Amino acid sequence: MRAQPPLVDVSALVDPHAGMAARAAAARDMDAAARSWGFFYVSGHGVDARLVGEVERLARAFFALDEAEKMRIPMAAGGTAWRGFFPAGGELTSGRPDWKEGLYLGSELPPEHPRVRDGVILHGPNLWPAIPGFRETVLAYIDALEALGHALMRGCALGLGLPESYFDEHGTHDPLLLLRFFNYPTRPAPEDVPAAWGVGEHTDYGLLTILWQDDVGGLQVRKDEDWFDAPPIAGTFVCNIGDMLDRMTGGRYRSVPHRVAINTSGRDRLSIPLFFDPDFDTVIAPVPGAGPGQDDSGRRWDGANLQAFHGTYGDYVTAKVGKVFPELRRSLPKAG
Ligand SMILES: O=C(O)CCC(=O)C(=O)O
Ligand SMILES: [Fe+2]
Repeated sequence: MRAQPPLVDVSALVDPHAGMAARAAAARDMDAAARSWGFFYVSGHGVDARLVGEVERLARAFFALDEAEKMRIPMAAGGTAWRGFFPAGGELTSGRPDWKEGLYLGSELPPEHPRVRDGVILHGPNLWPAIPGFRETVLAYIDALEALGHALMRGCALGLGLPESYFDEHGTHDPLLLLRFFNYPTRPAPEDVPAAWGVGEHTDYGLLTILWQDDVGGLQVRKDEDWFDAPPIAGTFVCNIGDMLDRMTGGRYRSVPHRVAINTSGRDRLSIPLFFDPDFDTVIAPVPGAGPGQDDSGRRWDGANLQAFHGTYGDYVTAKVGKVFPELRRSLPKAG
């Protein structure tokens, strides 16, 4: 069998009554995976299977709506909050259209929230489809995954030899949470959409991505110079390190390129990533003992030297966002 990212049982990190030895053992497994693959599956995550099942059902119900119905909540209506639906071919990763459709969601912030009032990107209310129970279930899921994200960050801290609460005190106390529903159609792209991938090669921007995927498969992960499948494993999430955790650890934890193949399975593929990212105003700084970090521009998809980045998470993500959605860029406040 070809290699694939390792499976880590994180139950000791999730369970507040687990002993220190068990927590340290789980943290060690995560640490090894984060250094070598930058990707791992998590089991023992404590997220209620019924809640996950409900979210899957609602996501499928949404994508099954007519295109016109889905387009009642287009991303253009979400503005700088970056919420709403985009049709297949509407998102560009690595400069080419992806053959997927998506619904962008996130923490629900009211219009009077100071950051929403100030038009800070990625902050705002969601655009909800008219499907009964959708809002309550999605918000409950975001809460559950936030709790898991905090548990995994405690594991990262332990694995790095830091106090368990390190990240809570350095950027994740009030994390930026974005949730996406993706549907990778099995119908081929029309000739005028030059899609080569479900999602083109990229890395994720933030700290951790916690991905639920159905049983179709198609996610691929780069390790060294090779590509490996990250096939579905029922009852698990796929977790990967984002650019900010790579930067904060001086490259010890790897934000590795990944992509999704065009879906030719005969069934649509559903995936649901939750991005657990630092608070917007967090100045991204190396953790104690991280060392300077090596220039990594040669191995990165975007040719950038991540280890040279100085600024807040907001600075980082603002520069990235406009590249993926050219339309949104026009509505972005000018950076810098
Ligand atoms: O759909 C997937 O399996 C991966 C999606 C992904 O990489 C992303 O949204 O950043
Ligand atoms: Fe990704």
